[in-house]
Amino acid sequence: MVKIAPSILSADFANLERDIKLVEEKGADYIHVDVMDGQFVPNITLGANIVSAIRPVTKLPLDVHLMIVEPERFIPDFAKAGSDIITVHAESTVHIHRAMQMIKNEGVKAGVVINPGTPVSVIEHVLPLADLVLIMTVNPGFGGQAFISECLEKVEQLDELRKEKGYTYEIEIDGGVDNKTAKACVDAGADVLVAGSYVYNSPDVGERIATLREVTK
Ligand SMILES: O=C(CO)[C@H](O)[C@H](O)COP(=O)(O)O
Ligand SMILES: [Co+2]
Repeated sequence: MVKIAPSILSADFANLERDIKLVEEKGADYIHVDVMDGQFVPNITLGANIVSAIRPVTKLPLDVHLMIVEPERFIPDFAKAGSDIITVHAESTVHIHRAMQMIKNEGVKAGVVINPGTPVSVIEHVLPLADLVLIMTVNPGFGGQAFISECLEKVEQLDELRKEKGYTYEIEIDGGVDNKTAKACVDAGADVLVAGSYVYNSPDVGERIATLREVTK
């Protein structure tokens, strides 16, 4: 069954505890945390202090998506804050392999992510290190953008590669996931769907999570 990772980017930041507990009760699998620095992407969100603050409010794994320049500078902080998975953009550092080694050395699961314009070949040599590969289906920076379906070809490639080479990473999709796009993601080979605005911009968050499960059955 597909895993659902609601993104708190679309939660009410004045009521983060309430909104995290709500999706946990309604069957979410991960809590997706979008960290933006105003440089790698044109938006600023939150830092390791917020990850520390939300750590005690949920038992769910914290899936921390770093959209920051030179993430190596902050990996120890996000690990100590209680992240379970830390995902770094191949485009954000010239040392993606080192960044992933740093994450693993902290005892945290290491993810690698690529933007819509970046091919799978760029991350080919770090796939043996990856616990998770995240495919962006929007240009990162904001919630509520339209799904870029051409990116699904990369999900198929990653699914093929793990079958061929015996890699163990989960494939996660982030951006524009809703009741209309979720099925194609799972059909392409995705294991985890991030959904921000679709889940949180509704008075019935439980219904949204249930619908994502229903359409991907
Ligand atoms: O990383 C992100 C944006 O950079 C978010 O996780 C993503 O956009 C989720 O929001 P939505 O589901 O509304 O597209
Ligand atoms: Co994200």
